[in-house]
Amino acid sequence: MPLDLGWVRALRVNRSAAERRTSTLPGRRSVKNTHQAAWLLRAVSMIDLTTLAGDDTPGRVHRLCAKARQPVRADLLDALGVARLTTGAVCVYHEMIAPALAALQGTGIPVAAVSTGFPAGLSPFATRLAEIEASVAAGAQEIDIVISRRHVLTGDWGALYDEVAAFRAACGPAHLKTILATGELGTLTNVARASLVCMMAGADFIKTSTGKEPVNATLPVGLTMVRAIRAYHAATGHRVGFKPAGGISAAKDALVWLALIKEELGDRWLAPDLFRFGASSLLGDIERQIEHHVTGAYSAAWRHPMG
Ligand SMILES: O=C[C@H](O)COP(=O)(O)O
Repeated sequence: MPLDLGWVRALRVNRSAAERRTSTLPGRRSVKNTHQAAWLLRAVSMIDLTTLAGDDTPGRVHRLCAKARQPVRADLLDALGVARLTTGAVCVYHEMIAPALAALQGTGIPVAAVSTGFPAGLSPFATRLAEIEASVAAGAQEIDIVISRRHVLTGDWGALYDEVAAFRAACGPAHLKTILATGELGTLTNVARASLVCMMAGADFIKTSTGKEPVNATLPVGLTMVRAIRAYHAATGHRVGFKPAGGISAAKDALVWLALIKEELGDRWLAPDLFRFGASSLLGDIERQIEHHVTGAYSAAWRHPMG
């Protein structure tokens, strides 16, 4: 849709209200503890299993893809009556697209590539566009771009809109996820406005963080972004996905994020086409907790955070 500056500037977010609302989430029962194993399996199906390190190798990516194909031990899945489970996607740098595609052949698991000079996004604009085009040509079905934080910090919404619209066009058939790097945007009002501008410019997903900022996915930021998604859906009928990313490594935290989505956006968003966790180290803890459920070793202490 065209940029609606009036709508963008009218948005305001009160940080203490957002903090109050999200502080109650860990004690809520939206994701009921009697069904936690099922919720954890669903969380796995929505993970973008990620490796974004300078020392990534094809071998590491192959091992990551083997986990994406079989994220939870077969005997545990059998015990829970689940025939097949994969992660939502694998997320890598451009140079690792080819090994990821080779390792995922025939699985239907998409490859996502971070792009546009990730994580800072400060390379020349033409280079950033060319990077998207190269990753799409190499077979990435999803492109995780980083926005220029300075456009948000200076309130230049037109520049942000034009940038994301150009990235959208360069993606062609690939899905576009826009990383806001919320830890660098200063205020929740900026997070809400940037979310809205990215959606107006054609983002398929809005994503909190690169995982490289000092502050990554937090619940008040998540609340702000999902409420922007809700408002955008109410006004346009268009559903935009949400991807919290960075520092999410505990199964109990994943359940809190699912509770937030369920309460704010509803069940339709709890599916891989509209929700992903960007995470490099969440799967291990989820698998351990599923094992505890199956073997009955699941502790009362662990249950407590979800009430
Ligand atoms: O997009 C995904 C993030 O880079 C993952 O961050 P993480 O390594 O803190 O899980």
